Amino acid sequence: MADDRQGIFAAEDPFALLRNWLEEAGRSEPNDPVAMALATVDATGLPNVRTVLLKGIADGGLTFYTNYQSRKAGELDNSGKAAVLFHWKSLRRQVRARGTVSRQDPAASDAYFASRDLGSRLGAWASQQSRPLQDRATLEARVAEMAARFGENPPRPPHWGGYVLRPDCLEFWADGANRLHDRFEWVRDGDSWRVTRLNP
Ligand SMILES: Cc1cc2nc3c(=O)[nH]c(=O)nc-3n(C[C@H](O)[C@H](O)[C@H](O)COP(=O)(O)O)c2cc1C
Ligand SMILES: Cc1ncc(COP(=O)(O)O)c(CN)c1O
Repeated sequence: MADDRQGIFAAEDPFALLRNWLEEAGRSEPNDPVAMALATVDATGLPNVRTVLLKGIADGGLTFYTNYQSRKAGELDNSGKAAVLFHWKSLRRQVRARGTVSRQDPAASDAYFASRDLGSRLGAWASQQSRPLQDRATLEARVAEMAARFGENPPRPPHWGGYVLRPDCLEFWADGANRLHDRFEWVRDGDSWRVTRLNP
């Protein structure tokens, strides 16, 4: 098969390629170039999707942070599987990745939590993400309570931390004329990757 994977699709591995595309998106997207739709399934197999921010790419994994008691956390912990999707409208490109997911090593979550601004650290303590909330004032009172309790140095809450998605399949898509888009799928094959061009 002729290898016609060139230009914006050229890379040694899919994570290098994703980094290149994220860098370009960082220059052209008005907001949140690292935002990705995170898809999970519930216990009945019904899908769910919401946006999270990609915070790291390392050792074959994509890292994001959330509340471990949220709806998504229940679905992630239960199934151990997830998919993510980036769509950069400014670039007319899309990347998707799917694979297994697990909680991040606690020390790494501690380090990331410590890098967040104080308001966001207190917010992580205050928010019972995905559970019903009486009103905005109740949330603000909880933030004030946490500020009084922890002052300037809140530790990472036990209910908050990272997940690492380890994709075994990623697809890179770029817009083409007449809907004849370019698509390349990377599938993990032991220690390497098999790349296949797909029809648009
Ligand atoms: C641009 C954007 C980025 C977001 N990033 C995060 C994130 O990194 N972590 C997070 O927990 N929620 C994030 N959210 C909120 C989630 O989309 C979602 O509302 C929340 O996590 C609750 O989801 P769940 O009930 O499925 O657990 C973000 C929302 C938007 C629109
Ligand atoms: C609820 C929530 N938690 C975590 C994050 C992750 O980003 P950050 O650490 O930059 O706040 C976001 C980003 N929008 C968020 O909305």
